[in-house]
Amino acid sequence: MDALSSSPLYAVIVAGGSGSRMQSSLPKQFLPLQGKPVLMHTLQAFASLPQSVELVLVLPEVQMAYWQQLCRQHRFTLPHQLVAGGNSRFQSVKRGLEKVPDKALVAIHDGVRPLIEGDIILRAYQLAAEKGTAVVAVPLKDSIRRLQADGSSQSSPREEYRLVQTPQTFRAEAIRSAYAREEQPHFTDCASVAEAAGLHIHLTEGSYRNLKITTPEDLLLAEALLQNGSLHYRN
Ligand SMILES: Nc1ccn([C@@H]2O[C@H](COP(=O)(O)OP(=O)(O)OP(=O)(O)O)[C@@H](O)[C@H]2O)c(=O)n1
Ligand SMILES: C[C@](O)(CO)[C@H](O)COP(=O)(O)O
Repeated sequence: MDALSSSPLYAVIVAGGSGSRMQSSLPKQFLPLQGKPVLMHTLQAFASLPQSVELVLVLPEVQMAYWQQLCRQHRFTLPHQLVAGGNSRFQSVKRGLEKVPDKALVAIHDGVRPLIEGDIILRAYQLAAEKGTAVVAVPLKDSIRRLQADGSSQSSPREEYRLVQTPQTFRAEAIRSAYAREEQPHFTDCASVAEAAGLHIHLTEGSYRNLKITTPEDLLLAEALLQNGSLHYRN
């Protein structure tokens, strides 16, 4: 991991959303998973690496005080900088990146992917140090079909596609300038923003455990996976 020692490592954990698809009274990043908020698992994954990572946590502005109360309640003392998010993931990432120095490698990660594994994070930093970009992705398990304008559908070769996860890791200067070029938050991930700025996106192997808690069944699955820490499949 020599390439990593020359750049400070940062992680921007985006958790500024409202979790509408979860349909819970509390945004999903604060919901309990094995007795502690989802977000604490996510931050802990980055803090547990052998390398030191500076953590930037993007939260909804209205929930800053609530988060600080949760930290006291759970005696959660990992150092992290807090940033108020925007009204889209794009805006939240952009705000988080303002706290990252130019020379850093920055991993941008969804706060609601609490099962990310340390070796995947490290591989992504390593690849980004070498190539400038590293996006975690997995092969598709189901067949896929492309929707047609006439309402029918056509099969597509699934081996040509990957499901994109986070972290998505970049040289900070490059990803910040990619975000600065864009006004319209129509991008669903950072790789698309980087690509629009001309960067080539390099993929690195993710894991099926690294699920994004989006709808209620995802939380049940995360609970089950945490109970069985050894259950995972890698290609
Ligand atoms: N304005 C926003 C919207 C999303 N996110 C974060 O981006 C990640 C992925 O977004 P998603 O799963 O879509 O979260 P929500 O926007 O909260 O969920 P939903 O789309 O169901 O409302 C989450 O960690 C979420 O908190 C963010 O930081 N700021
Ligand atoms: C960034 C992401 O998690 C990669 O899969 C995804 O694009 C986020 O999408 P969402 O609709 O904001 O959850």
